[in-house]
Amino acid sequence: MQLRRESTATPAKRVPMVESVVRVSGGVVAFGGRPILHGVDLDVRRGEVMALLGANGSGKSTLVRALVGLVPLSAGQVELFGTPLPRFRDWHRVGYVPQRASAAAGVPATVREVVASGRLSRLPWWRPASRHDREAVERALETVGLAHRARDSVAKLSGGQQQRVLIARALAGEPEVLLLDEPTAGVDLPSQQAFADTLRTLIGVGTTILLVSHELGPLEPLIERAVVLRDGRVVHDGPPPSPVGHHAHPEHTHVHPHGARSEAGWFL
Ligand SMILES: Nc1ncnc2c1ncn2[C@@H]1O[C@H](COP(=O)(O)OP(=O)(O)OP(=O)(O)O)[C@@H](O)[C@H]1O
Repeated sequence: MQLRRESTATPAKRVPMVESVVRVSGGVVAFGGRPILHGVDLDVRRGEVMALLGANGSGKSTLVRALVGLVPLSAGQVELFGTPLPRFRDWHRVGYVPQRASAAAGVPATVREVVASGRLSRLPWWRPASRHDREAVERALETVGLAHRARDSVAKLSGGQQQRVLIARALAGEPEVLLLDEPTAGVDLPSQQAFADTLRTLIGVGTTILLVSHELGPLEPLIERAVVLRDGRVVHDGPPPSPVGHHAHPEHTHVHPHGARSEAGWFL
């Protein structure tokens, strides 16, 4: 009988694979020949909670829009879940909430109807909504604290609540990554707090978050990584820089005519 010999060699050390969820390499965007992003490199990995910060006009929204294919790159490339953007089809894995959008937009829809529309990316036309689809919609409504308003017309809701409807719409698709463009801009402090609770829930279930913001306010404790853009270039990538003086105040307005200055003073 032949005995099987156990290997005494030390097994190779396991290096955890950190999956890239959103990656842009050498990303250049120009509008009408005017460069807005100058060779941006960014890699957001699974489970990361990242804030994209910077002054007005530094290119934050442009970058996020480029990441979801709404703005074409004139050089460089974007990959989502390791697939180059032109070949990416799994849009149900990506939730995007644009900046300053209204959930009402003149459409006489209820809160639940708007949120349910976020499920469409998961529903091929031949399949009717299943129980799981309906549960995902209800869960999304609960996550943003609007289950009790589900039957109301979205037009009746405040700006902050409409923003939450749009977040719920993105959540209804059960995305693995959520890109949020200034979700708390112009939103009062209690709503910012409510949004922070929503974010905490999403982080708890492992959702990767990329959040555009100019001031973190109540979101700050949740952010592990901050990338700061200035004039279309990454000038900081690491722990969130500390806010300075009154700029840290959540009610402080965003417009700074004196422009960006030192790295520490990215709010300026
Ligand atoms: N579609 C467009 N056509 C032409 N210029 C544009 C377009 N979109 C953005 N820009 C310009 O690109 C620059 C960057 O704008 P962007 O909205 O990305 O900045 P931002 O950092 O998100 O600013 P804010 O904090 O004010 O939203 C600005 O100068 C803006 O005017």
